[in-house]
Amino acid sequence: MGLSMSPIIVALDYPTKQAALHMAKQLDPQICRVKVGKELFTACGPAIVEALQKEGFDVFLDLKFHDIPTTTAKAVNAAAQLGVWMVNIHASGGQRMLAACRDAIEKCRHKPLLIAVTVLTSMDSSDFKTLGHTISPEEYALALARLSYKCGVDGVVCSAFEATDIKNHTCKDFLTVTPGIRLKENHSDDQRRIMTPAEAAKNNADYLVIGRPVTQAKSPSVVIQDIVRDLSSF
Ligand SMILES: O=c1ccn([C@@H]2O[C@H](COP(=O)(O)O)[C@@H](O)[C@H]2O)c(=O)[nH]1
Repeated sequence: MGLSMSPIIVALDYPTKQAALHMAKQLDPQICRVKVGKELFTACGPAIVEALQKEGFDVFLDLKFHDIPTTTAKAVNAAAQLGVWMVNIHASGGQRMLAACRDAIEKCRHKPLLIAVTVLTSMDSSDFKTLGHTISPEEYALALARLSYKCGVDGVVCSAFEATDIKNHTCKDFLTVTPGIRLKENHSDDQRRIMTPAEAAKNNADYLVIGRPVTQAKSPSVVIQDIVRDLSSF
């Protein structure tokens, strides 16, 4: 079990256990949590989760499960057995899939937070047009968030732009987990719906997922401290 009450989740997007642990050792589990995504988990398996937990970190297992209800619920159950703090699924898997995952977690002894991904923060309205959608990413994110809330999951991954609207249409305790965080001086990279940490906090984001702005910084711990200072005014 980690020690952090912090809203900061650092995305450890690395190809090896060695690289991920090298970064983790520069971070403080009292100040941030960590996220294990598809690259790191595929390369290292459950051992990386265990190693990060041993270092004192709460782990968000960001594998964005998306499959038929039975398969997804079993994957969520397997994630819960790893003792992770948070796990996620795609909300677009639909009502029965969301409910099956919620039921699976309810039966587990250790219950991670179950979070549903709405619309990836790398997508904007032009991406939506190419998919043939006639509504905006923000409208679709809200619709998926309302469905996720109805199905009893703990919160959603969304962009910080949508966080207030989602809380207004669900409830204030429905968690908003927001990637697409960039400092003023950063490139947006492949992200499209971005906000600074302070803007995101102001817009009711509960957790800020931050990868490259921290992991590619000269001094990751200094960047985290600056972000914590910015956030402390809220
Ligand atoms: O909508 C989403 C869902 C997940 N992510 C993940 O968050 C991090 C963001 O990393 P940055 O380097 O800060 O861009 C990354 O692991 C994504 O897989 C997301 O960006 N958007």
